[in-house]
Amino acid sequence: MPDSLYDLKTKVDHFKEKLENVAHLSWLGLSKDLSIGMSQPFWHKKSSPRKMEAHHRRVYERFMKFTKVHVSDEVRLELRKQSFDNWQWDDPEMLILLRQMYIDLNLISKLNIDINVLHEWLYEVYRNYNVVPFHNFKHCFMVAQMMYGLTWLIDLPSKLDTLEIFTLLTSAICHDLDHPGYNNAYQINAKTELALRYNDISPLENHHCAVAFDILKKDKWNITKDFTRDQFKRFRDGMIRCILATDMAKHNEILNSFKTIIPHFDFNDKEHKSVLMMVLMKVSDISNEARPLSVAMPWLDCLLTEFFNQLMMILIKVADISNEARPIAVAEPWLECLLQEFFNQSDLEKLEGLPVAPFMDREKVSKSSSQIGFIKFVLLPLFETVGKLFPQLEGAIIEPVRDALAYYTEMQRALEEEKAKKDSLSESVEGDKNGLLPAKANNIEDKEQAIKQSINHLEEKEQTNKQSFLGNNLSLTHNNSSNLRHGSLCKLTSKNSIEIDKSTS
Ligand SMILES: Nc1nc2c(ncn2[C@@H]2O[C@@H]3COP(=O)(O)O[C@H]3[C@H]2O)c(=O)[nH]1
Ligand SMILES: [Zn+2]
Repeated sequence: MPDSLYDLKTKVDHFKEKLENVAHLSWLGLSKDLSIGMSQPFWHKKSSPRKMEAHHRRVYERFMKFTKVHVSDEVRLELRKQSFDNWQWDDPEMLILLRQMYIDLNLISKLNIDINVLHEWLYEVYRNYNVVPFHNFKHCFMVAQMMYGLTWLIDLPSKLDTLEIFTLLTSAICHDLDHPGYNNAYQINAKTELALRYNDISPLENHHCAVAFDILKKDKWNITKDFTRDQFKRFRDGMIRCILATDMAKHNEILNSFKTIIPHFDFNDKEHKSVLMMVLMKVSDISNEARPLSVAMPWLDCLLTEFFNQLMMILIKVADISNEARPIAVAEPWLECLLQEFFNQSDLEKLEGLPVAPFMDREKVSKSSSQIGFIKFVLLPLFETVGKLFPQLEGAIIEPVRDALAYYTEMQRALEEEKAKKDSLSESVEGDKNGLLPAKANNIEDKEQAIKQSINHLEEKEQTNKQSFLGNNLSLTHNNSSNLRHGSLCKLTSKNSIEIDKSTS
């Protein structure tokens, strides 16, 4: 290649790389292109908002490099906590942490998974998450991390078999694959190809699950390739059930059904011998092969299977919407991402003349109003129900959510107070307009002058109010957060502590 051509090519590559590096700015709303993915289906390769290949390659290379280093005990322990801070880790590091979850739960050894296939599969999953504000790879990581933390907290390995634990973790990782950043309501109202394909029935969740199994079709990504036919069937049924359960349209149905089944399964009641016996019989079935129980007592096996199926669905739901159980420094950026995605959708719906949900409308929603309703009516009822079965959840995720509710209630009160002040100031100006100016302002110039003074006064007041509200917010975030929100954020001593222990590298 001639030198001049080579120079030109290098410049173009350099420019391309620069462009890729600022792609994330669209997350912050700094650049907005509503046409992205709209003229063609979003899953079409060319119009997909996925990160570009060069960036992917760099992630792949770093991920592969990290697979040769040892994840320190400090990080492995941190990874089990509900306070885990994803914002400290980049994508290749998160891939390594996902890999570590499979290792530490003994899934690799017990299910005979080829570790190299696991690497390739994880990377392919990563590539199939889109660059959208909320439903992206980091969200997939956080849901998987919460599921992993819960697995240790409620000691799932003593209740579920290995294949079920594998199914739960894998479902969490795959549950939002190829999410376009526009929800089911949009898909249905806009009559997208997804809504048409799935007849308006959970179009997104059906799609996430279909993409997951599409990835598993290829040998090099098939982490289930050594499963028996029965194992694969149980895994597939479980994945479909778990991923479809994340459709919030099914929330009440799933929660109510779970509530009716709970009284029969009390893990805390030591006298509840029948359940303990059933659980013991079930987990003795480590090999995931034919169950002795199903031969001895088929009806009991059915009952138990139904219960554990429902438990798995509830657990993935808990993990999916658990951001508010995290420390504020972790949770608040997630809320901003979610609202950004909501606003992107409602902006587009307004543009296309489609119905707009009030909770997504930037004119109608605030951080506090959004969270108060969500926590009161969705999060707490779900968490408290599961808490009845597993009291360990109280301190770990229920209490933090109650703190979050107090935090947002306080934020809402401050907002309303400011609004009331503003309204009363506006009223005084309105009064003037209605001829209630001081008696001396009886000619036109005097009246104009008085109105101008009132407006100046109002503007000054508004400025002070704005500052005090910002101050309020800041103090809520920085000072009161430790009172209102649970436990301080556990920062790792070294961000890259993946590399802390390189003894085996
Ligand atoms: N308001 C609010 N909604 C949430 C929060 N976390 C999850 N959700 C909603 O719960 C939904 C769960 O399913 P989706 O991922 O489709 O979309 C999610 C959001 O719409 C939260 O912290 N606040
Ligand atoms: Zn999700």
